[in-house]
Amino acid sequence: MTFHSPAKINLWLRILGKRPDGFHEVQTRLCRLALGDTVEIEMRGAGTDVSLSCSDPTVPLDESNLAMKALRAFEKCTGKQSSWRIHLEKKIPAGAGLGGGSSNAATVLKGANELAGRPLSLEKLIELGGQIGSDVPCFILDQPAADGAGRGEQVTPVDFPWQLPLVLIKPPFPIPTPWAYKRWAESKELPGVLYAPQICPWGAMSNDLERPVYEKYVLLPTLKTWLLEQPEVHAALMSGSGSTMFAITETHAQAAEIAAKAREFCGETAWVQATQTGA
Ligand SMILES: C[C@@](CO)(OP(=O)(O)O)[C@H](O)COP(=O)(O)OP(=O)(O)OC[C@H]1O[C@@H](n2ccc(N)nc2=O)[C@H](O)[C@@H]1O
Ligand SMILES: Nc1ncnc2c1ncn2[C@@H]1O[C@H](COP(=O)(O)OP(=O)(O)O)[C@@H](O)[C@H]1O
Repeated sequence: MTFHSPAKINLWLRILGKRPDGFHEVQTRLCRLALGDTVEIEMRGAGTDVSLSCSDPTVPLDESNLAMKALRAFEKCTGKQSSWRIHLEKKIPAGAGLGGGSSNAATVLKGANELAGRPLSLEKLIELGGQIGSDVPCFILDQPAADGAGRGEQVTPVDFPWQLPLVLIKPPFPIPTPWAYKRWAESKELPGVLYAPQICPWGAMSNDLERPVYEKYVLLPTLKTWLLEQPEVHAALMSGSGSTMFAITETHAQAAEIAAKAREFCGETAWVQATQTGA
């Protein structure tokens, strides 16, 4: 069976403080995007071997792959042994703040559950997802948007009627999520850069991880300032721990226009993709 594994952006990510377990308490709104990976899952029956392949050579194929972690968690929880074939056709760049790995993990949990006759409830899948990563549970819900609390694993579906055209711009460097969170407490705002919430019909957009990330990766605040100077851009923000920046426009034609201008501004090494929320 073949499943769509959507990317996500964070319309807002507020960090409330550090928790005793080393994670940070957050309030975040995660929105699915039309852009996503395709995950093929085949339950082969007898045997226990797992064949995992991926179109992106930079993604690990060992037990550290989040799709593999999801399959192991599923088998451990259900006691169902089988041999499996999983292929990840990647469109979401890895380490981009777009939740690609987390989305794949959620898709494998749901897909394996489907193929095995649905032994696990939605609540159980969400619980398993939370053990794999803070961003996994939001992808278990088949909803266009959800609010995350706690580490981000406590998810509540929200009504999100907007299909917002947007452009994703990912410069050619990944940003390690643990590093970004670790730097948050002592980081400072750069002068002349907008960090304050951007008030939109769909909420007040802000991302507290911009403060640590922008201090080190100065192309990103430069890109945000440039995006906000473009008349077609309604709002612009970094997604998650980055490095992807996204800009929301009124129309898909404007999104295509900004994508072309961004390729010009950032040079050919940047990954640029027009898409929309709601999937
Ligand atoms: C930043 C966000 C925003 O949605 O996404 P991405 O940018 O990764 O897409 C998430 O919080 C990332 O979620 P996820 O990538 O699943 O993180 P996890 O594997 O749970 O945690 C990776 C590491 O990030 C730090 N971490 C993560 C979540 C959190 N609330 N506080 C943290 O301090 C911890 O150091 C943790 O060990
Ligand atoms: N199935 C997967 N797809 C993408 N990345 C994966 C996967 N499994 C493990 N990874 C690793 O997880 C890291 C973060 O992946 P991803 O979730 O795409 O980024 P982010 O957490 O920034 O949104 C990457 O460094 C990548 O090597």
